[in-house]
Parts: sequence; structure tokens; C-alpha cells
Amino acid sequence: MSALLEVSGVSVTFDGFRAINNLSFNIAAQELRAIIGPNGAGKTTFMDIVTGKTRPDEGSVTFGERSVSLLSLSEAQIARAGVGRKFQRPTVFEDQSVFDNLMMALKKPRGPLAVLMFRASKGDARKVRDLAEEVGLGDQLERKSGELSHGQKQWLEIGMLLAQEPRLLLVDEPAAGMTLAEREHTTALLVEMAKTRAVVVVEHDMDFVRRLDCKVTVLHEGSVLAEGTLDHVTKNPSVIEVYLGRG
Ligand SMILES: Nc1ncnc2c1ncn2[C@@H]1O[C@H](COP(=O)(O)OP(=O)(O)OP(=O)(O)O)[C@@H](O)[C@H]1O
Repeated sequence: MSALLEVSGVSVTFDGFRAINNLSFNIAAQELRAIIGPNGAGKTTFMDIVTGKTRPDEGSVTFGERSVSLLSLSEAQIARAGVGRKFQRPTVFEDQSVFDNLMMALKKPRGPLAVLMFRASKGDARKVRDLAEEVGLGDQLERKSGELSHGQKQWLEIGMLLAQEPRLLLVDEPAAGMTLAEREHTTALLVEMAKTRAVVVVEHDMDFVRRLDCKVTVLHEGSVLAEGTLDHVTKNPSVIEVYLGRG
């Protein structure tokens, strides 16, 4: 199985401190992966590198069948190439309805003329409804987004990212601040999304990672310390020492 994203031998140093150290990471086109690791392990920096926010000093990052180097693309070009990122805090337009938020997020030709000429078609409205169904907001379309629960806002933002049709989605701590029922819905959503795209979930919550039931990559001091099932990595003595042992 060939990889969709291939990170190879990547290092980045901030003021003499090696935050990412010879890191290699692959993910397949339809795969769910959890990344765990203690504070400062390099999880955020890893996502910053893949999305073009931070440029590594060494190594390669390639994407897609043609192995396009993401290192030569701008952040906007990387997003257009199919890499989406969900930050921890939802950033939906609170005054707008769920429907309007999703409509604004639909993948459209960009540029001033395209925006001026934009008219919502019936096809777009159907796409918006499908997206809302997909993330579990099918019955909330007319609601003002500001009135949604924290979990619903997160799902709306995931829907807005899906509207861009990413092939790889990076999701930062999706379960933080959610109720148990919201977590369960989020688990199901991530599992479902990864059937048609690659999804990387950075997460601290072990119970949540267990429910994702996917391959886990453990980062430590900017490198991969262990990789495999959660049971496999949590039995690894180095993982126990650097991460779980600190409890
Ligand atoms: N712009 C920067 N300048 C200097 N040091 C940085 C910068 N960004 C990150 N670091 C350092 O690099 C290391 C890795 O940070 P990073 O935020 O990637 O870790 P993390 O695994 O996401 O941690 P957390 O779980 O706390 O979010 C940390 O020691 C951090 O202080």
C-alpha cells in the first residue's frame, strides 16, 4: 500500500533546540492514525511542517500519487493540494446559520470574479445538506452557529473542512471539552471520515484513542518512539517510561 503522505528524515531546530529530530512518518490514503506523546514531543510542530507553517531544516515531505514535495509549496497551496487542518478551538461564524457556514466553505473557484459571480445552486444546497448529515447536524441547518453546543461547533467545523474535500485531515485534540455522548459521536465521525481519506488525530486522551481503534504513533523528543496498536505501544517499556509513567 503506497503512502499518501510521506515524511522522511525531517528535522527542525528552533534557536538551537531540536524540536523535530530525524522524524519519519507515513500514512495511507484511507487510514486513521492517532499521534500521542508528552507535552513538547513535537506533535504541533509536526502538523506545522505538514501544513507549511514551519519549514524543516532537513528531510522531505511528499504528498499524493506523484509525490509532490510540500516543502516547495505555500500554506495556501498545500491546503489546495488537499491537506486540511482542524485546530482545537472551533472557528465557525457564530452569527451565521449552520447552512450558511457550510455553504461558505464549499470548494469553489477562488478569485474576485468567482466570488462576485457566486450564486448558490441547487447542487450546492444539496451538498451542504449532505455535509450536515455526515457530521450529524442534518437537523440543525437553520440554527445560528453561536447557539450550538461545543461539540456541535466542532462537528460543524469538521463539516466545513470536509467541504474543501481534503485528502488528508489533521485534527488537533477533537475530544477536548466534549461530553461523553459528544465524544462517542466524534469517534464514529472520525472513523467514518477515514474510510475515504487519511485522518491524523493528535490526542492526549487515552480512552479516546482506544476507542478510535487505529494504529498509534508515539512521538517523543521530536522522533517516533513507537508505532503500532495502542496495546502494542503501551506495553513498550520506553513508552511507559517517558509518557505513561508520568501519569
Ligand atoms: N516557534 C518556536 N520557537 C521555539 N521553540 C519552539 C517553537 N515551537 C515549538 N517549540 C518547542 O519545540 C518543542 C515541541 O513543541 P510542540 O508544540 O510541537 O510539542 P507538542 O507535542 O505539540 O506539545 P503539547 O502536547 O504541549 O502541545 C517544545 O519544546 C516547544 O517549546
